[in-house]
Amino acid sequence: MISLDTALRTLNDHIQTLGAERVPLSAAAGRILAEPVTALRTQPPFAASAMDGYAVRASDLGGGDTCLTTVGESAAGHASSRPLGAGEAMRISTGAPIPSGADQVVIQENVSLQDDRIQLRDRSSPGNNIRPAGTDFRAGDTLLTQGDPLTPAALSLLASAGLTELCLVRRPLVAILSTGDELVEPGEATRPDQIINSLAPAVAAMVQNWGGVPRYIGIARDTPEDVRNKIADASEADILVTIGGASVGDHDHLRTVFKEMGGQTYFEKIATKPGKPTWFGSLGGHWVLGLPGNPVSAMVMALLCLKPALARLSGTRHETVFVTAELGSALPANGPRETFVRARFDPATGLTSPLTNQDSSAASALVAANCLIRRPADAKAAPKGASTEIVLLDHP
Ligand SMILES: Nc1nc2c(c(=O)[nH]1)N[C@H]1C(S)=C(S)[C@@H](COP(=O)(O)OP(=O)(O)OC[C@H]3O[C@@H](n4cnc5c(N)ncnc54)[C@H](O)[C@@H]3O)O[C@H]1N2
Ligand code: MOO
Repeated sequence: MISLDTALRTLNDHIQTLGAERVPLSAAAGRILAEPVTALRTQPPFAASAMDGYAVRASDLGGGDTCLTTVGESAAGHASSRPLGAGEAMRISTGAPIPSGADQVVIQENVSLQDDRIQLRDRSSPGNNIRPAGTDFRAGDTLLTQGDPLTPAALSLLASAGLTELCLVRRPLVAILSTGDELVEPGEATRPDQIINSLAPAVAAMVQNWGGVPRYIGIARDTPEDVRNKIADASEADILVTIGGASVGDHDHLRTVFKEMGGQTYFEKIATKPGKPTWFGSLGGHWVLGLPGNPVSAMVMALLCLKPALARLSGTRHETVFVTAELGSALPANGPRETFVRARFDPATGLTSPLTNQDSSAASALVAANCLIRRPADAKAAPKGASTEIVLLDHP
């Protein structure tokens, strides 16, 4: 068995970033850039007013009352071509181009209007309330680089820089394969000895949230033939995620068939609780991540291993973030596996309390949890109030 750290390093070492594709900016939200992006425009493209008021010449303002003649208007989208002469002021709106000759904007609250003249009391302050051209960025500036995610703010930046199409890393196509004779698809009739395939929708949702394209293959029944056929159905995928059949049961054909088909295994057990039977390999040019069948084990290991694997395929990195919290109740000494305890963190008190049900099949406890406490392998018993590491669960 290897540690989670070693397993994550192995995933990182084997998985390579997928190729690139051109995508319209309008469809790029949440995706990852495959190459740096350079601004095609300067923003703002002209010196612009930051306020509604009057464009003036700073040299006309003496500090006391000043009287200026108003000449025309520069409105947003309607620049004035008239230069501003000495003793003149031009009406201007926020975002409108500063007329030539002007070098200050006086806000309208500080101005009183008298016919075609304005009276104002303002200090001479060249540049006041003016955004010089290129305050945000200039044409040719590198705005974002390879591996950067396209957040809403990043999309706004690139749209203002004149980009309409981007070179993005292809979204990973993730095949999802459930295994086991006991499974029935949601909505289908169940015999008394059957349960519902509840993990396939969970893994598909995670893949979707983490930037992949889920493709559900179905349930491989407990025969070598069906397992072989279903694995073959996933050959187009970048990564195949299998659910169940990871352990040592008599009816678990998955690992044997995978090896017979030429699959290569890079690790086959991780020293974590839950999630010990998690395995990873490759077959015919795509990667295979095997999650255990127990629902909590599968979902916790998807968070800890599949999320970073998808980030790596997408050309970025995901590191699970641990924060320090205080234990709301004592924890016993830990065994030899690094353990992720389902728990509730209370932001009001800063206390994190383990939930009672720690069974790795109990999905209800994972839904009730808002964090996992990380207990290192062989950790000593920890009293209430001891500091501990937690990972917050971002249930969407
Ligand atoms: N003798 C041993 N037995 C077990 C060991 C071991 O080391 N020695 N490991 C245990 C651990 S830890 C886990 S976790 C489980 C995982 O086993 P598998 O990955 O082989 O999963 P299955 O046996 O196929 O199923 C386990 C459990 O999960 C249910 N299941 C499976 N698929 C789904 C699904 N898609 N949706 C919902 N539930 C699912 C399945 O019915 C079983 O109840 O093995 C221990 N055993
Ligand atoms: O490690 Mo298994 O994933 O506890 O039930």
